[in-house]
Amino acid sequence: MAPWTRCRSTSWSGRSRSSACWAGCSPRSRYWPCWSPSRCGGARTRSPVRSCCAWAWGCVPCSAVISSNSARSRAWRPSPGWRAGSPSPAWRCRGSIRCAGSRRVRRCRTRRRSCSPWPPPGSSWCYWPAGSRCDRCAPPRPRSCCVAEVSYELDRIGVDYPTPAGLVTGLHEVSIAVPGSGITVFAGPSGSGKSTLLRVLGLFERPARGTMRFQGTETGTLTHRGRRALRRDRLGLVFQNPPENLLDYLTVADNLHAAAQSARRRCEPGDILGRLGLGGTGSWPIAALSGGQQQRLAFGCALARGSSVILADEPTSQLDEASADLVLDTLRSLAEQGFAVLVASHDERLIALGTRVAWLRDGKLEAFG
Ligand SMILES: Nc1ncnc2c1ncn2[C@@H]1O[C@H](COP(=O)(O)OP(=O)(O)OP(=O)(O)O)[C@@H](O)[C@H]1O
Repeated sequence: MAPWTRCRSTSWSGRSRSSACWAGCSPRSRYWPCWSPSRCGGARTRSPVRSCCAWAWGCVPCSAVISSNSARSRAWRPSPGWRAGSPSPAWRCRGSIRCAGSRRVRRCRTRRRSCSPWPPPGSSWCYWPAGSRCDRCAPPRPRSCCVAEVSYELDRIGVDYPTPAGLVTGLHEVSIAVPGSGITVFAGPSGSGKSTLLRVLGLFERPARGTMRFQGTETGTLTHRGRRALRRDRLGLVFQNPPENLLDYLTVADNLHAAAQSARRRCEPGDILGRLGLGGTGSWPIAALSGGQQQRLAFGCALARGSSVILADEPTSQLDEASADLVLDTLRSLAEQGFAVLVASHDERLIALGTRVAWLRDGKLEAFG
């Protein structure tokens, strides 16, 4: 077994490997599997993390890589004490190019386990050639390929809540087809089921009855993990309370980075902030933004995640009029950019802004148009 040596890389020293590896490393993970001090520094620092992830997921023992067609991997030498074929931390795989030819490595690549969300974008940390397999580093998908004509198709959706007094029906047989662009407002008095419907659309709530298709995918049969993946990759969520949407211990730009990373993407904060009218605030703490600006940034986070559908629950209800105006501008601009924005609200200005309005009452859809 190869000796574990503390990584001496300046960029990584002091960082625990567990923070670098989201695949979940062993307790030994505070130590890099550096098998040669000369390999542990500068540009090579990425390999231990890759090997850490690959090893943690048990992808390929070193022998497979060394016997692969890659000239570079063949040129590598194992550390003293390492035994060929052992799925030990002394893993040698250094990247997809070097591993080309090994089927087992390809399995690893497909699972994308090695694409650590750390460090932040901009530090060229992707192991995969951009655009081939790694979503995170691929250029943003053109809008045309991710905008569906119909984002949601609901057929007789019903939601029940168990309460001490018996079942309360939150939604009664709601059938609706929501287009894949523009602003759709769910309006109605308090208790009419707006938030319940939004939770169903956001894949948080499993309806008791009926079927729902989201961008062509039947959601009723999805596992919890499948629903989460769909939410992560395609949905942006903005809650009522501005601070709930943001991480207040990060700066504005870091919030955008974190949002992009959660969807395994990269983002250009300056670009997004410019589009939201928040240019120049990248280094500000969240507390320095007004409520309206925070809410705008929350929509920016949805943009950073590459979401094609944005769901917002009463985004203006906690804001004063001037701040609410900023949010309305943002919604208008998102709709113009081709996003499907679905909002639950009883704010009359927001209802007036909607491309279409679905009226709910007592959990029933009264009108849509
Ligand atoms: N967790 C829950 N447990 C029990 N009943 C619930 C729950 N959530 C919602 N309901 C009931 O479902 C119905 C619809 O509630 P919902 O919150 O969706 O309405 P809403 O239109 O969003 O109201 P508001 O504008 O006040 O937020 C209400 O009768 C409510 O009492």
